[in-house]
Amino acid sequence: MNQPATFVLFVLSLLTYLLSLFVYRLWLSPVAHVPGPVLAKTTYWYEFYWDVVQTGRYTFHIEELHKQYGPIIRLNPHEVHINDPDFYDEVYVGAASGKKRNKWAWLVDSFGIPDSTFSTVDHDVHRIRRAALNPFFSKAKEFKTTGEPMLLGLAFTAVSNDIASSYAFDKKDFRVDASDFAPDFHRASGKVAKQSHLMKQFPWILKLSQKMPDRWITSMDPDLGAYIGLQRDLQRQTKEIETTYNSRDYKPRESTSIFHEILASSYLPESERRHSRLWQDGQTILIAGTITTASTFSNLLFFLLTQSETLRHVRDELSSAIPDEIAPLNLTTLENLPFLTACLMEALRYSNGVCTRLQRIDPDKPIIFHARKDSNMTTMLIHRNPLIYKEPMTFNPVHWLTTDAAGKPILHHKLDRYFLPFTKGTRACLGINLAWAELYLLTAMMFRPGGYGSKIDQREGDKGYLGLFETTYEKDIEIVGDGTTPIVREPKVGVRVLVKECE
Ligand code: HEM
Repeated sequence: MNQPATFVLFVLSLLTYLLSLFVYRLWLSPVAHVPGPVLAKTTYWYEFYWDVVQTGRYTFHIEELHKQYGPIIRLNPHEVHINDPDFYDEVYVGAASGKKRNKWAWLVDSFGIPDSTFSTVDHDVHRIRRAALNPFFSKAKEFKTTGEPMLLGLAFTAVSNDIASSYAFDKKDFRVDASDFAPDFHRASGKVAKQSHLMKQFPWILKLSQKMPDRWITSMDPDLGAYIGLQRDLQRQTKEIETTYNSRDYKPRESTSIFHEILASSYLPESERRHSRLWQDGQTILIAGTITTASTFSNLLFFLLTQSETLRHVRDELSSAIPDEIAPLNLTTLENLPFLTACLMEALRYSNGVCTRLQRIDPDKPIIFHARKDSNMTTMLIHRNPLIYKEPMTFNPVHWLTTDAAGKPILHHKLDRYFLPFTKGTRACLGINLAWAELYLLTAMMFRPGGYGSKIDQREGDKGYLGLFETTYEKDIEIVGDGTTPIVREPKVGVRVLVKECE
């Protein structure tokens, strides 16, 4: 056959394929009956436009699509999204239900850690990997008044990162000790957020970059370079642990980190203890455990410093429960403070640490996605639902409170089933207890007697007071995009405060 004829045949075959795909996706696919825009039903470019070109705006657009098409809609050729808060428990089932839930490789492959517990697609493999990590997460700086703004957004990232990395890697060079809070992790994770949707659409970019030298990637794309740099650093740290563990001088229990324990564990099969998998779990723990907690705390601090009545209430409660300025903080005491707990719940609801749609697939069905069976939901849309939360865009701890017969605030628990920052089921957050503990302890350390107040709330014995510095709701708090974690307009340094002497 001559060349022009071959070309015509190729074009005709391609057109026939595309037309068949269009017809299949629009009319014949198992989810064909689920309403949605034709472009979303037939191509992934619709999602690409809203997620990548519009930098994570699909989540917000999905809200609009639900208004137009109803509670169950098609997001792309395969994915169904449900906007029915009462259906949440059906999708995000726990182990006791006996039902299985796989994740979708389309999303989880976008982080370049396919063998981590977080990115594990298969339900059964996930159970094995998760069981090895579970035991480590079961319940079980002084600020100087220098006149310089304190980069609290970076400080929170530093604290949560230090906690996660000492837990995971027994790391002892702490970011909080650095004068600038060693901001590279904060920046790299901000970049991960911005790029996650692009990597979802084109996972080969990440796979190819992982094989390239650092300076090549950084010169082509500094953001991607920062992410790959982070991955290489984690690979190095994991390798160090493995080398120490395998050395002749290693004394068990000398270093205790999740990975030392995992290497010693007879529970995980040898294949699951390989280096190429372990560092990927290290990344999950570090990223999942850092930016989520830090952004929750930034939100909390912003609202406490802009709502003087709320801060006064928190400080009153803390000073009644722990009047002694130097008494060690007791987590159980803090957990029993209703107003403080309501503030933390509100910060978790408002900050939406993971704000993207989280797919769950029932592997026992032949169809990948099938409306009302294997689907996904977006917690942020539930957390902002005005039918559940009165004035959802207002930070208001009263969402969670009522009063007892004596007029004291108590938690009412009526909205607990719609409180989903850590999602639910077998794939729910592994670090829930750690995150809660960090939030309670950090808040109490900051605002307890002998701590810090605000300009309006200065008390005897305070070390000083905090005032926001060049920090605004629009710039530092408002979620303007979904990059799996929230995207804010100015993520570079986050919330800043001035620490001042009491007046
Ligand atoms: C406010 C803080 C936090 C929030 C809002 C949060 C939220 C979440 C959510 C929603 C998921 C599920 C993601 C999915 O379905 O794909 C998740 C998973 C996970 N989180 Fe958290 N998280 C927080 C803190 C932490 C901390 C402190 C750690 C540990 C240091 C941690 C470790 C993990 C891990 C390892 C997973 C994957 C679990 C699995 O796939 O089995 N998280 N987190």
